[in-house]
Amino acid sequence: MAAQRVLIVDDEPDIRELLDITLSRMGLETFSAANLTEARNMVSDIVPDLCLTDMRLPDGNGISLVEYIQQEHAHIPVAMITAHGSVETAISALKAGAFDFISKPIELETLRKLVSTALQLEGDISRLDKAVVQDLIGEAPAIQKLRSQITKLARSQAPVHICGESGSGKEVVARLIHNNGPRAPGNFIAVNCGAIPPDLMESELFGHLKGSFTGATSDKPGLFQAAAGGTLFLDEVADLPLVMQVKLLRAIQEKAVRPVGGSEEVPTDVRLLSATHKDLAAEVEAGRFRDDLYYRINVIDLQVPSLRERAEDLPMLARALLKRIAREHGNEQAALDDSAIEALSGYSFPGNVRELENILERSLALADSGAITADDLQFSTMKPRNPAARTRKSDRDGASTWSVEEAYGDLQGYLDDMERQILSKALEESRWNKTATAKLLGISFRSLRYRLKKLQLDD
Ligand SMILES: Nc1ncnc2c1ncn2[C@@H]1O[C@H](COP(=O)(O)OP(=O)(O)OP(=O)(O)O)[C@@H](O)[C@H]1O
Repeated sequence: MAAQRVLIVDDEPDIRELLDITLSRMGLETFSAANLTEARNMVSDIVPDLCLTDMRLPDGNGISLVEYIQQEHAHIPVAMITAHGSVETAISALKAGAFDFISKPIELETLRKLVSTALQLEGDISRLDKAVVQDLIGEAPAIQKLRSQITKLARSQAPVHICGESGSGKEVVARLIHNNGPRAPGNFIAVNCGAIPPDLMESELFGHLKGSFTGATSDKPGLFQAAAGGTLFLDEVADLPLVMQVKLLRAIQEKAVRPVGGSEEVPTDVRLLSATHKDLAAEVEAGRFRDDLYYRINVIDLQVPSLRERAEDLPMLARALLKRIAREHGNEQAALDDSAIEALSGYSFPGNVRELENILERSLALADSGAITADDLQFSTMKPRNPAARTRKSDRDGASTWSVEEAYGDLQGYLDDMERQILSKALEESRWNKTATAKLLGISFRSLRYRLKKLQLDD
């Protein structure tokens, strides 16, 4: 097999030589260019398998080369060589499409790792596309765009922030980025930041040493260590308390964590993905999320559309999900009839795809043999599509609409009563799983716990 080709772009002959020697020893064929113009010509002539470029070049900057390659030869991975500590340059390079960066002085071990990672990426892109199509069902333009972004971002090491409503598929997207990238052999560790009690959070994330607090009976590695070589997915990252945000920022900056009770930092090698259903920029604005951390985790942001925004996908999605659910129950025959598809199409799905899955699962259990009908969906007990109509209330004292007067004299009692009903229904729908209930309601686990306690609904 012909050796893979690497194009080195740097105006300093010493660096070119160092890279040349190191990469040749890895069995690679190297080419070098000393400026942008030469580099652009060589990219077209030799079509390398990888390009390493310096940031500052005599006739322009390396980012424009990244952009050029993105435009003309999007399959060629580019890594940027940056000055030591210049975070901003590294972030701009990642935003422009570089898959990774390496800072000067170049550590040869890091360089070798980066290069082998990049070259592993060379593969059958259509195979990746196929996986992404299977797991991320939908043909709406927003989903097609998301799919091509995932394929591209899978090979990058850039931190990606995924936003979208609860249940819309943010974790599916994160897994696809991991599974289709060079870290796929490593672990994908997902953590719901809203579900970890604040006093345990540091030890969960960074680990602890034996004896560091009551109950720490042995050393325990944290989630950062568990994700080493793989991906750490911080779900509901907006729920991280401010003190933890500072610690997370430090871990990202130093690429190292200090276990609770430890005196030394341990290096970590994780790719960070994060998600929230909140508007993170607004959280920064409101002072609830640190802007320096926001800047670090939001290098690339991905938007997952709500199911309402891609209503055209509903029939296809419903059929595919039903097939998946039915297969898990050993049923190969399940189907939805036209009345069911019509009823589903008229519903707003505040809980998005997860809610659709729940409805299908329940209907499958209720349906007699034969196709699932609109009746089996039991929409009469659920919220209607029209958002204005959502304020209607059907089961308090038999009243079928909101009655402002009922709240007179005891607004709080009235609101508590409503909240109690909402929580009870959500708990029931989530089979009393509190994490799932919090997700369904779009609130953090902590907030749910607080509300259950306040309304004396906790057990
Ligand atoms: N496009 C899709 N195709 C197939 N299944 C999907 C799709 N989007 C979501 N799902 C399914 O819907 C469920 C919810 O998805 P996921 O957990 O990724 O949502 P989320 O946005 O991370 O939710 P949350 O905000 O509550 O954490 C999962 O079972 C997932 O498999």
